[in-house]
Amino acid sequence: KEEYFLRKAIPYAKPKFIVGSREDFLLRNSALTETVRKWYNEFPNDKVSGIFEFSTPAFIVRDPKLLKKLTVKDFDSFPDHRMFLSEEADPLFGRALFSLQGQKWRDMRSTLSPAFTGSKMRQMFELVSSVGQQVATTLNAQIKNGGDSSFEFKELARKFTVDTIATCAFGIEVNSFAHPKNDFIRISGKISNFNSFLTMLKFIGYFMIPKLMRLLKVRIFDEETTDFFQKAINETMRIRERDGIIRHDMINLLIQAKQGKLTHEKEIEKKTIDGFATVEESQVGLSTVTRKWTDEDLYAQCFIFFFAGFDTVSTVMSFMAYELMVNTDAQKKLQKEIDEMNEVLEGKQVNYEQIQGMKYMDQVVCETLRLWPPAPAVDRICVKDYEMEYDDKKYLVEKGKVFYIPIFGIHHDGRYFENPEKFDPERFSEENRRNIDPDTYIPFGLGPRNCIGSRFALMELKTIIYYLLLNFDFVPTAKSQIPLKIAKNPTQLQAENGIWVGFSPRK
Ligand code: HEM
Repeated sequence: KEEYFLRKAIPYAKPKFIVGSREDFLLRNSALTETVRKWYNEFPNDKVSGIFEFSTPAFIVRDPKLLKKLTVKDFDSFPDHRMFLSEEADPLFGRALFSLQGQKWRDMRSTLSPAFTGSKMRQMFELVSSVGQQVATTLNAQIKNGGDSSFEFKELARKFTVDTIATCAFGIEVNSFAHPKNDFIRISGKISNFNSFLTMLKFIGYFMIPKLMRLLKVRIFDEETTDFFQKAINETMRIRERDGIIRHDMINLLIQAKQGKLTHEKEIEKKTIDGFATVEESQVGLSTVTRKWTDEDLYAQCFIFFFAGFDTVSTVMSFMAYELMVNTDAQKKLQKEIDEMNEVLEGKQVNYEQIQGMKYMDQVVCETLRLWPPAPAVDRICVKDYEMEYDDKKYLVEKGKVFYIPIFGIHHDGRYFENPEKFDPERFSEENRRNIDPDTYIPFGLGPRNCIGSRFALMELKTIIYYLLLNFDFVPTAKSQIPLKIAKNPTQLQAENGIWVGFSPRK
């Protein structure tokens, strides 16, 4: 099998017996971030290198300019993610935007993209901000009544990201703090646990024998999960349509999409308003669609908003809390900005523009996403034979081959970010951000297949942190692991002992 890269004269990581370059999957001996770092650093002078996923060769593209060419200019050759699960094998995951391929993906992306513009975020802001206020009020009361003031932040963040996505994507107000055993929390625990042995085996199966796995319809998520989403959405849509209820949330947007009424407004979204890390929608997402969607197609999108939305955001939020807890200067500076905003408000609630206008907040969020991108690598699959060309090299990438975008490796490359392991929000100050090459800062991916939810994610991150830091100082506790160690989890970015943060009420 090594012949594959030898013939193309591409350097590659020597494959190990059976597992190739993915022993982390079987032995769980490396964090995903460290695996990506290793792939990225192994051949520092080459733009492209090779790995083996079990016996299948895959490319690691290290060069930001080449990545841009492949994902933007030559998008037609690499439009899709590798499809693990087909629609038949897993109706929720298989039909969701992330998994869709070809024309169906294009149509779904254009259908959904009007739901994620800055103006839609503005409408949805109140839903997010009321979760933020509710969290701060509940925690304040709990701590004042002598309750625990030390929290595992990821677990805490899961509660409010689930609450946010439940209200925004499903139209259901959950309040996981008052009702910690609710169905959304239970299901979120189930679907975020990719690290169980059985799930890992299923993944390995989809790597090694994808056709057989699809034929056997091996599901990653069980039927209870599928039924749960269908029921939740069905019920909400039924009540909405019956009673003519209009609420500014994603269900409402999906009902409009189903009726073909959701279209792009003639508004030009300004990236700067919604945060430096925001990714722009391409022409693919901006085109008009006439395809009619089934209810099942729409359930799957709500599911992916839930799935893509709560774990990524709660991971970033917990790493951000850690960084602020140990970098007290940054925490104080951010609190100063928050306090100043609070004073200007004179008791009124903060709004979307005001949150987005907070400069240091944006710097802190950007730097957390650089240092701790919750998606350390993403893939693209080649859909038609492609001639790869760079420097003086030319070779064929055959249809079906996969390449990786090593986001974590690029973000930690000292050529692009000086002293890359340091948490330093000043990199993103108005003056310094001009020196950042945008092709090297890609927490939300790149090209037409980038993250559709970047605005939503940034709004949520900032709003919740606003309310938390307005009310509390983040302080280390006996359980806090400092410095932080990353768990040897081959699928997700996760802290080894969790992220324990003490909440000290502010005067
Ligand atoms: C900080 C939080 C988040 C990060 C860092 C993140 C990152 C990413 C990345 C890297 C991708 C793949 C992009 C590529 O392949 O180029 C992606 C795709 C996606 N994300 Fe996010 N994401 C976040 C939050 C969200 C939220 C809140 C939602 C929805 C509400 C969301 C929905 C999606 C969807 C649907 C896709 C698939 C898009 C497609 O295939 O067309 N994400 N995200």
